Amino acid sequence: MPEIKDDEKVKKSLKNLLPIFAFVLSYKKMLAAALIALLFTAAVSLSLGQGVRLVIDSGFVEGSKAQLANAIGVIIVMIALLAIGTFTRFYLMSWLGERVSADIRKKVFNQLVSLHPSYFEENRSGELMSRLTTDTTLLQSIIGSSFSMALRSALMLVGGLIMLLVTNLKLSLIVIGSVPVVLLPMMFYGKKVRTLAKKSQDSIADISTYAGEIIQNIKVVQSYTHETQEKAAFGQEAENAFEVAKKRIKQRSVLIAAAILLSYCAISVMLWVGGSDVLDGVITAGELAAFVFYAIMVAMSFATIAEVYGELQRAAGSAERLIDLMAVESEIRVPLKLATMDSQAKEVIRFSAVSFRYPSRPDDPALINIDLGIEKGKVIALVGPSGAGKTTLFELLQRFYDPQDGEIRFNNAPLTKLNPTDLRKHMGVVPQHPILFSSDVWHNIRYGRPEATREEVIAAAKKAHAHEFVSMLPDGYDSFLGEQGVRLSGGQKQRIALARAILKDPEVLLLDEATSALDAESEHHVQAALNELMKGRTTLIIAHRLATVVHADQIVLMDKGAIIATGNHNQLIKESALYKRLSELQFKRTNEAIE
Ligand SMILES: Nc1ncnc2c1ncn2[C@@H]1O[C@H](COP(=O)(O)OP(=O)(O)OP(=O)(O)O)[C@@H](O)[C@H]1O
Repeated sequence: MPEIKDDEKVKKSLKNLLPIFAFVLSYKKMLAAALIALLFTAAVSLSLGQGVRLVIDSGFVEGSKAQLANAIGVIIVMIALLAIGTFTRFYLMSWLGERVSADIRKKVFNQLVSLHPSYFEENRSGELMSRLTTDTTLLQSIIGSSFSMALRSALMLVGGLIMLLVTNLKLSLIVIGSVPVVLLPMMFYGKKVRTLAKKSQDSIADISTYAGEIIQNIKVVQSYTHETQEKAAFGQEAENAFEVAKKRIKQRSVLIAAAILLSYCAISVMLWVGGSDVLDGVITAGELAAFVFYAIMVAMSFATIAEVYGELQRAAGSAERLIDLMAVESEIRVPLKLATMDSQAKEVIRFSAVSFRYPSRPDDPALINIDLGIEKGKVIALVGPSGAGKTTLFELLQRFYDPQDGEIRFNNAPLTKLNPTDLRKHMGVVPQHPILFSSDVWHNIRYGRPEATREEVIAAAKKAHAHEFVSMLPDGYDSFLGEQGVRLSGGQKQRIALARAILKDPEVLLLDEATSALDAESEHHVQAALNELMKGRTTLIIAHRLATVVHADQIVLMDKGAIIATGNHNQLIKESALYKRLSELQFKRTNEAIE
């Protein structure tokens, strides 16, 4: 029974390619032209056999040079037609492959950037990247070449078989009888080779993963002086890959030798029988030559289909993964009927009895029964030990997650009744570790408002106290930041992030203060930039510094997901033992500096 199961699986998996053809159908004219070219080249290839017959029968056998020249002329015309047809088919099919894979890539990327963040916690980014690159590339080669190869070979196979039967029935039966003798052992061996090829690919992938990790963490490797161990471990991986490859090339060599031996034996038998018939005058030499031509064509088509079939199966796997990914719906839904925000609302933000558990940790509440109202223009400092839920509060406010209980309102509109994109336009976030993209300063600051003019970018940079150091960079605002670019200090990165937020000019500012100590000058600049940004703006700060806390209108003390006290600094020092302890520990450094 297992074979049947396998068969079912294969049938089912090839079906997965169908949705991909829906993408191809967007280009009906191109597809039709490609198919016409395909039919045309198959027909010309098939009639070449008749050309061969003509050359031999009219040229050689009749001994006429003029006839030979004529026959060769016919062949040249056919070959020219074949070349034109092949050019058209190859160009159009490859064009379709590239076009459709670009469309799929775009669709998958568009889907990815709009998915809810928890999707990315459940799915590793490496895997998603490979869907975007490897899977789409495989589909591109399927549509662009394998599919057309399969179609062409199928046409040639059927056409070739018909021509064989028409040309000579007896010889055809010999050929058809010898096909299983030649192909069965090859298919059996071919399967083994394919399994080993997959193993070989996997071990190469292991090697590159290993090398990638080491290169990425080279400083850790070197500072722990682990070079020797890493070299040995990598060497071992490389040797393993070689061992697998050795087995594979041995099997492949046997396969090639067997293919040559068996197919030439079959051809010899055919030539022997056919040659005898020519000698007996039953068939002409041209017929025999045409026959051999068709026999080779049929064999090659069969081999191509067998090879391409494996590829189609692999592509079906890719298609399934891509279609699954495109079908994922964001858990953060845009409601059909949107609520309208009331810009006059006294409270910009209101949490009412909000409780939340992260989807990946359903038994562990991250926020418990949060009630909090934030009035327009006020500065609210969130403080509390690590893991208290401060960042989670920011995430819910931006509607990266929806709480399981309670309700959050923004300008009096429930968050679940707002389009997250509209909501987020009202907020500016400055994270603790600012994210810079590997692009220039312009792009990085303009991330806050892409349509901003150069003057506006520079004005924002000035307000963020970033202009001075940016102007000193080797290429000024054109300097590349981020992964491959100029290295910026923590304080400088913060100021770029602040400039970005200043440019966005949001209604509400969500600020996660940097915990790492900045030097006095950097601290001064960042603080000045912050003051600029917070001016007259509703601000929520995850506070780590005393200066921030004492200037806040209200301090919200959180612990283990709950709000345990609110008030100003002096009130909380008196009323909350936790706050007193925290301020002694957390703000000690700045405390000492202020005192
Ligand atoms: N994406 C996530 N998935 C599951 N649990 C999470 C996730 N993010 C945070 N948590 C958990 O939720 C709780 C609250 O975390 P949160 O990041 O809000 O704390 P925090 O007060 O901001 O802490 P810190 O000051 O250290 O940043 C913690 O127990 C944390 O482990």
